[in-house]
Amino acid sequence: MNDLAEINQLEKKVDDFQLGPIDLTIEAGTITALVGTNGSGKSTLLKLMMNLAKADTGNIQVHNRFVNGPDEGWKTTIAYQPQTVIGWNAFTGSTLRDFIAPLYPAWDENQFKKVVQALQVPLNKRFGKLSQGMQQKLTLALTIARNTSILLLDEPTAFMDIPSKQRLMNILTEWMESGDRAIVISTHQVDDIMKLADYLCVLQDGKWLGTYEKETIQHMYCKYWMRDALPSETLPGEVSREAKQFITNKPAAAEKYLQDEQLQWVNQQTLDLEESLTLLLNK
Ligand SMILES: Nc1ncnc2c1ncn2[C@@H]1O[C@H](COP(=O)(O)OP(=O)(O)OP(=O)(O)O)[C@@H](O)[C@H]1O
Repeated sequence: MNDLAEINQLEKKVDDFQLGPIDLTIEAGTITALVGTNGSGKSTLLKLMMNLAKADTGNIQVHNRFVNGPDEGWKTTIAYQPQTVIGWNAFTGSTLRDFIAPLYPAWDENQFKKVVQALQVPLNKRFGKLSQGMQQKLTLALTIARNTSILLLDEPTAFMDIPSKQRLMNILTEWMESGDRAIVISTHQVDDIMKLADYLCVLQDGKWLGTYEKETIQHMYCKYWMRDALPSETLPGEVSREAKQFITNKPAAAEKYLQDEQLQWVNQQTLDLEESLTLLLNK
């Protein structure tokens, strides 16, 4: 069994916000990016996975245990980095390490030191005195070193400088090398997705649009520049048009249509990931 976590028909209402229903399987050896507009429910989904919020319907299993069930053994198999941590400001990195390490039986001190060194985190400063980016780096070091099989990261690179982002990518790629771990990462950074993600779980205003292989989204839309004027009727798979250009999600069918109608195009290009995600989320 390669499934580390399983989400079934999960729904959660917060005031007038409705998340789901969502189905998601987290397989060993995969990185899943949660992507979506602001307020689309990415952080809420991660909190639900950690049982920090209660689902209204559906369920979540981590290592075959329901996260809201009596057996809490799953908690040592999953590490979560929230967007913000509360209550750490008065403590230095060293003290936080001394609090957290004993809670995780598999704590990897070498890994902790490696992340601290790679991201140049000062352990002797109080958390509250660190910059936002530095706080993020320390939190990451304290999360990754828990040596769990699942990592949940909520926008880990949001405040990080460019070289540190690159170092973090390398750390996470190395962390995945054993093949029996998985990462779920919420991010707005296309670079993170390009470098890390195998799957994209796409959310829009709480609605789950689907979970796609990255390559599928990279090949989802194709743009055509026409020599001739576009016909007035909608082209196969047409998602937008402007003057003599159009974008389709059914390029083969659109090309056949154009050929049948003897309409010529002068150029054609697959949209890049950022453009495709923009279209998908604007639908
Ligand atoms: N504690 C809370 N109380 C009330 N509403 C909340 C709470 N937490 C989240 N929400 C609402 O739930 C919705 C989803 O928020 P969430 O933080 O999960 O989105 P997100 O996709 O992570 O957003 P962002 O990309 O901006 O971080 C929003 O409408 C938000 O206002």
